[in-house]
Amino acid sequence: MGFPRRPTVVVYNKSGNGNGDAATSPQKSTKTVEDTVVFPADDDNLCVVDPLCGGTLMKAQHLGDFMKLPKYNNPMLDDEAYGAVGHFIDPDDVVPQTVVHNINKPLSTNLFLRAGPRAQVHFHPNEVKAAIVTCGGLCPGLNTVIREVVMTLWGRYGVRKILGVKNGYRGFYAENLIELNPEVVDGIHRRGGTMLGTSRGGSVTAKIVDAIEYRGINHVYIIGGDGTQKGALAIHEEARKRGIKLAVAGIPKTIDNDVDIIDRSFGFDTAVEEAQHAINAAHVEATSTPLGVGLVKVMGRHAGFIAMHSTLSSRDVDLCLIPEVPFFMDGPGGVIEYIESKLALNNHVVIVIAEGAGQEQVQSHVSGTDASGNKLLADCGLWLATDMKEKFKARGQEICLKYIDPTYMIRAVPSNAADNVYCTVLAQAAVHAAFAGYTGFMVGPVNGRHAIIPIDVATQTSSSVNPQDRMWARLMASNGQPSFAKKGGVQKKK
Ligand SMILES: Nc1ncnc2c1ncn2[C@@H]1O[C@H](COP(=O)(O)OP(=O)(O)O)[C@@H](O)[C@H]1O
Ligand SMILES: O=P(O)(O)OC[C@H]1O[C@](O)(COP(=O)(O)O)[C@@H](O)[C@@H]1O
Ligand SMILES: [Mg+2]
Repeated sequence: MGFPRRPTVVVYNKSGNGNGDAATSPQKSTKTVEDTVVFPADDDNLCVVDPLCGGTLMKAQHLGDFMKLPKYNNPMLDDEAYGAVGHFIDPDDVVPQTVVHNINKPLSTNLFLRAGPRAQVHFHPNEVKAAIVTCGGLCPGLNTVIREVVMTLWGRYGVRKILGVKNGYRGFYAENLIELNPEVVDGIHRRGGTMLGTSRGGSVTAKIVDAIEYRGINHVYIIGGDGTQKGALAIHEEARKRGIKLAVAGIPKTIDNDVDIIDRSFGFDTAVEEAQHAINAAHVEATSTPLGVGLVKVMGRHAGFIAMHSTLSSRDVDLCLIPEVPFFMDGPGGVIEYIESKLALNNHVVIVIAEGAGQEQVQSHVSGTDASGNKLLADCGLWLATDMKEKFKARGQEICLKYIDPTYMIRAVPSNAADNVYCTVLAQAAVHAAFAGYTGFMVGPVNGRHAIIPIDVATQTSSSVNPQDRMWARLMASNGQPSFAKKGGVQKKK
């Protein structure tokens, strides 16, 4: 069953009647989603609820929500790739957040606007001055996204003023911007890292928006993770307060894959593939010596996705330790006992640990945060290596442990084929949505279809491995590792 076209929508202000009961005072409108123009009483974000198809539409803000906008035909109407075949998106098409439903229960899910080019846009190409910035840690695919944003702005929409912000948020006000065009970005996708540079910290919203205003920038493409997207939201809110016509487009980036709502983040696939080299080496080392232990530490501050997927794809990993699943070392049912049993059986064992795992057990002098406010973590891999060696020695067993830390190697490489395709779709979707007048949004795949997601919705929570989810069960089924549930391991399902 398809969604009906052009539903009547009900627009309401989240603050509702002041009692938090938003749905009791809706302002009815018969306009389509993109035509809807509402001037809210306060600065609270808008949502659109109760479309005919059911569910709750989490509508990204539109510049038309708070200013009068001109309308233009999309320059791509004459484009061979789009116009000729009519690939424009019905502005009322939506993507549901959950696709698995029970036939005995009412259908209830969040809906996001479908990403893609609109026939009508609210920026004239000559008027657009775009800026692109990359923030936070590196991730495979950053250069591909930069290239595709430039190519789409330049080639499909005819924009000629495109600027690159150097070294993250602080580059808006502390560095000269660089001009970007197809020649400058030619071939950059073959290199790892970001041609613009990146940094942590420095997201002083007022200074950034001052610089944006001063330079006459009206599109910003902000490529970064959860922290970056919070910064993008702050920029959007400040621009809105100042009444600036500024489209703030977020493109989610994080090697840890911890951005909520989207299926996965770009570069993750490449990172998992890259981690295989380290795991293979650990396996070769471990199987080439008596009582061989191969230990690999991968990134994953609060989310163990890289460790989980690397383990699942490798099949040589006996034990995967992630931040979301507590474990204990000693006594019956503990890690040491499990490793001992594996060594007795196979004479070798391979372990993958995510950098945020077991932090509460690590004795360390590391404290404080990085420049972005992220908690600094102790090296759990080194701790585990030392702890295991000591404990086996005390039992009269000399294990031969090789510790491999490929941390930066898995994120400093160029993106693989699948990630390159993904980056292309993301970048194009961001440009289409900005031209269509959306702002304060992030683009990304939701159940395989690209959507426009309000940043405030996307940054409410971070994504992490759910040990009750079937993926973790699949891992345990695949390598047979225990749950370490005895001493307060995996929490009981509520
Ligand atoms: N809550 C926040 N509000 C505004 N800016 C933030 C916030 N958290 C992080 N930032 C900024 O976003 C940028 C990247 O954040 P960081 O956490 O390092 O990486 P990531 O975006 O990949 O999570 C930094 O410049 C940082 O100052
Ligand atoms: O040493 P750096 O550059 O701060 O990066 C290390 C951190 O970056 C991460 O890859 C996450 O980076 P982001 O928050 O930028 O996505 C973590 O896994 C890791 O702790
Ligand atoms: Mg982050």
